[in-house]
Amino acid sequence: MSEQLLTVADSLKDRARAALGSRNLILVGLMGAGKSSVGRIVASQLAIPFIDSDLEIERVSRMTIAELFAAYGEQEFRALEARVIKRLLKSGQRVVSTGGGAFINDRTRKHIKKGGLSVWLKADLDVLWDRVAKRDTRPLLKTENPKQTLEGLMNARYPIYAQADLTVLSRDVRKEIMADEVLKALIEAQKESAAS
Ligand SMILES: Nc1ncnc2c1ncn2[C@@H]1O[C@H](COP(=O)(O)OP(=O)(O)OP(=O)(O)O)[C@@H](O)[C@H]1O
Ligand SMILES: O=C(O)C1=C[C@@H](O)[C@@H](O)[C@H](O)C1
Ligand SMILES: [Mg+2]
Repeated sequence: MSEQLLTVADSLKDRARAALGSRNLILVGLMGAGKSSVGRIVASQLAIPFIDSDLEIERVSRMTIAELFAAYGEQEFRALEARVIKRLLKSGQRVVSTGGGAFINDRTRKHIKKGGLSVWLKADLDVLWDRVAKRDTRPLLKTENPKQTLEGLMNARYPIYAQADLTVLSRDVRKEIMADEVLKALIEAQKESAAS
């Protein structure tokens, strides 16, 4: 990388870091939007610890998400998810990638709104489907027509994800590019709030 390009990359990280300040950054959006994979890169760029709420739930319960759904049902899973996310948002600055349904739950959404800056990774159906079709670990998609189920979830959930502080379009580009777009969105949002 040329020296000039290195400087541009550094300044993007530094400016995004400054725009975020001491707040948590919380990624929300549907399954396959890239919250976990892009969130991890964003955290490393910002030099802030990363945590994935699905993995944290699996760690504390010593069960997989699929096992939790099967043993206790979705409602219990949501209650546990709300508790875990509330705690994560109070344990020092973090980049938190949430599970796809977290922001849809009223209680969890309140914790997220209060606990930091939320970013919706918004993707269209074909992008999501291409990604989730590769693994069958998602209990909500164990239906006869999972693509149709995913579309139903999009229709029901998109108006709620739209309440996130920022929206970034999750496109079919490399994860590193998506991470840069999240950093750019942080900088833009700060510019807009400074101008208003
Ligand atoms: N920009 C991208 N380009 C290519 N593949 C991607 C991109 N973002 C994510 N993926 C791939 O898509 C799959 C789903 O991504 P990821 O697990 O990050 O989604 P998620 O939003 O965390 O989903 P969930 O809500 O189920 O946890 C993974 O296999 C990941 O490697
Ligand atoms: O969209 C959802 O409701 C979910 C998404 C995953 O991240 C997991 O949290 C779980 O499979 C539920
Ligand atoms: Mg994830």
